Amino acid sequence: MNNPNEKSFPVSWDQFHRDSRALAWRLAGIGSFDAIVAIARGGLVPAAIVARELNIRTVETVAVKSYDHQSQSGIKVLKEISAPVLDLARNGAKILIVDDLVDTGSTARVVREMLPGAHFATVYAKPKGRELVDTFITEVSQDTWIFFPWDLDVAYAAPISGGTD
Ligand SMILES: O=P(O)(O)OC[C@H]1O[C@H](OP(=O)(O)OP(=O)(O)O)[C@H](O)[C@@H]1O
Ligand SMILES: O=c1[nH]c(=O)c2nc[nH]c2[nH]1
Ligand SMILES: [Mg+2]
Repeated sequence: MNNPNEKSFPVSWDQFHRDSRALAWRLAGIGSFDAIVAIARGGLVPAAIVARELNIRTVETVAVKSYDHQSQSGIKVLKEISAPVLDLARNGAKILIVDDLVDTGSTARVVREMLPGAHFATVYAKPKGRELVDTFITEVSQDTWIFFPWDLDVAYAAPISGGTD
């Protein structure tokens, strides 16, 4: 957990698309994957971009909730991985798990247990969870809160000097 967060790292749609594409490029260099499991909700957007870039058509979801706003609550699995995709994994298919970020690693730990042989990829990583991720693009410090574009709106920003204009 990292509340209060001292730093903020706002990410635009354009930057998120670029970073997700960079993740796809890195994954393309690692090997091929038969299916993606996106960790909903945050993993849905990068999973769609990676699926498009790597031409992966089988996209499954697992829904995990770990945070209420910026406070970590207990992990809740709201939707399990479907039986056909678990069967694919048992039969040796290469599964790619995608999430937007790893923070404390709680979510990653729970999903990894569901798919022990899968490759785990995130766009961003914080130090506490980094070891649980096989591939990521950008690391930010533990006391940084990442603001994703789907949680942001265009708004007035006060000048750095602290003045009003
Ligand atoms: O490494 P952790 O400490 O577990 O934190 C990372 C998880 O937290 C966020 O999900 P959240 O629970 O907020 O749900 P959401 O994806 O539906 O926004 C984020 O999308 C990751 O899945
Ligand atoms: O939008 C988010 N930004 C974060 O930095 C974070 N960490 C866990 N869950 C998170 N959600
Ligand atoms: Mg999430």
